[in-house]
Amino acid sequence: MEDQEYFMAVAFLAAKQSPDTNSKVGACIVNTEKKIVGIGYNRMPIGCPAGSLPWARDNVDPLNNKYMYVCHAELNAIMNKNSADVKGCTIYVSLFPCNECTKIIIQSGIKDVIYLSDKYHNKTEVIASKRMLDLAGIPYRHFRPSSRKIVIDFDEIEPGLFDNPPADPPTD
Ligand SMILES: O=c1ccn([C@H]2C[C@H](O)[C@@H](COP(=O)(O)O)O2)c(=O)[nH]1
Ligand SMILES: [Zn+2]
Repeated sequence: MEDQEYFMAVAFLAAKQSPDTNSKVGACIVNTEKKIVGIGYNRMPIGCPAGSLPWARDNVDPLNNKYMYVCHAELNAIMNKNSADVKGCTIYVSLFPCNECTKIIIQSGIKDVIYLSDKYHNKTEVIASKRMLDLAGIPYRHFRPSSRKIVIDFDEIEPGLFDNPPADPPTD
């Protein structure tokens, strides 16, 4: 697997964890040594119990929509970083970053954005993102995967493991 495909696949794997049923978004930050330094997906803030905040999109009252509350994948990836900072890093994102994420990306020193979906390219948030990235001299590149699917096969490393699971160790 190519490096870019691997890092985008990590972003997509993270996205699968998102509780958002409409748009699951993942982000993976990679440093210049090709090491992953942060991963995130869109979710409600830590400590807010599941179900306590709305996942609606178009309620007339904005307080009843998810947008007021959800922490975006890019924000979480940066907050989850396991390095001192993310200066000079590349961020792989499953969806083009919104304007708020773009501000954080720029301010954190990330130098490259690689995205897959640009489904909201007509939205003002994304148009503003591109404007800021252009001004800041941060390139954004569309990633085209070489295949539609990457299969994770838990049986691959030790074929048959799931057919004959090892016995549990004695408890005494
Ligand atoms: O930069 C972004 C933009 C959006 N997200 C998240 C926020 C929401 O959970 C979804 C978008 O929901 P829609 O139902 O598609 O409007 O995506 C993000 O993580 N990063
Ligand atoms: Zn965002």
